[in-house]
Amino acid sequence: MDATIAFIGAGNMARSLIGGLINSSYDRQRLLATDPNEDARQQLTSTLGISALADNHEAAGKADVVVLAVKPQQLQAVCRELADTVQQHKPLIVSIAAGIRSDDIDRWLGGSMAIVRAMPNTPALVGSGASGLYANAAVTPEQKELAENILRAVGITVWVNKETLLDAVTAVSGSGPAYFFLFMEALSEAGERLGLEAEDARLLTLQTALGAARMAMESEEPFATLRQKVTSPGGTTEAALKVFGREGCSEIIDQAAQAAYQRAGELAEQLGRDTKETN
Ligand SMILES: NC(=O)C1=CN([C@@H]2O[C@H](COP(=O)(O)OP(=O)(O)OC[C@H]3O[C@@H](n4cnc5c(N)ncnc54)[C@H](OP(=O)(O)O)[C@@H]3O)[C@@H](O)[C@H]2O)C=CC1
Ligand SMILES: O=C(O)[C@@H]1CCC=N1
Repeated sequence: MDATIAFIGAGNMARSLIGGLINSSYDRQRLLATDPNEDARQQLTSTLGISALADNHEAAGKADVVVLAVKPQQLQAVCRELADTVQQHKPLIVSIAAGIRSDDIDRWLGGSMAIVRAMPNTPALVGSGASGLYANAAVTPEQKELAENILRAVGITVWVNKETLLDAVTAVSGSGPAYFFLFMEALSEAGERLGLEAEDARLLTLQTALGAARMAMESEEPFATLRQKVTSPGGTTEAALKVFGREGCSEIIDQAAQAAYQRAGELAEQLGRDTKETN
């Protein structure tokens, strides 16, 4: 039987996970979500057909797995609010918040909690998610399997054995969909400027992104070899790639990933401290 999962916070990422779980035939009756906003709750019930509650305690109290899916800035307050409830029945805690360390979450929840930190991404909605996972010392092998099964229902999973590596996962795959959307946006607009109809430019861009990803996935060749196979000497791709090279495209991507990685560390540093208000 599926575990009962309570999502605390039903924003973009939680809805992607919930939608992906439902698409993978997860029992909807075992999915709960909370959100302070009444419209958001109504939408969850009408579009996803799951129970949406205003009360975090009520949802967490019924759950085998509590997924903390609020923004990092809201996490401390939410954990402190839930501490009494989770200390009573000790559900598995899964935090998807960027940056915030498991030790801080554990302290805010009152201590000795089994915590898996997961870094999913929004393509979970269509079953093509990519998640990094890290378990603290209190997580049992059964709980590890449970967390993995939940995230694997919506895509691929990778365990990391050092917590800071989740910041690298965040920089690559957590934030990564936005980088690819940006690239698709720019390529599609470039196609329009070259005279294509908007809809044609969008379709050609989308299918090219999908085709490149599928081809790379099904191939054993490195990305660089696949790239070289498109690039005829003296041809059109070479002309385009020269511009990428001249403008430092690889360096820009490296700097962007570094910035995401550093930001995760800053969030951990800034928001991991206990605040007076919530003490
Ligand atoms: N978006 C993404 O691609 C990814 C996000 N994440 C992580 O997921 C988490 C959520 O991100 P995202 O979904 O983008 O953010 P959202 O702002 O879309 O979602 C957060 C939700 O939590 C609600 N909320 C606020 N306070 C509470 C509370 N006290 N109790 C219950 N719910 C509350 C918010 O409501 P309201 O808007 O009314 O305040 C909102 O609906 C973050 O920690 C982020 O780091 C991880 C991987 C990828
Ligand atoms: O932008 C963010 O902070 C979150 C974490 C990864 C993707 N979205």
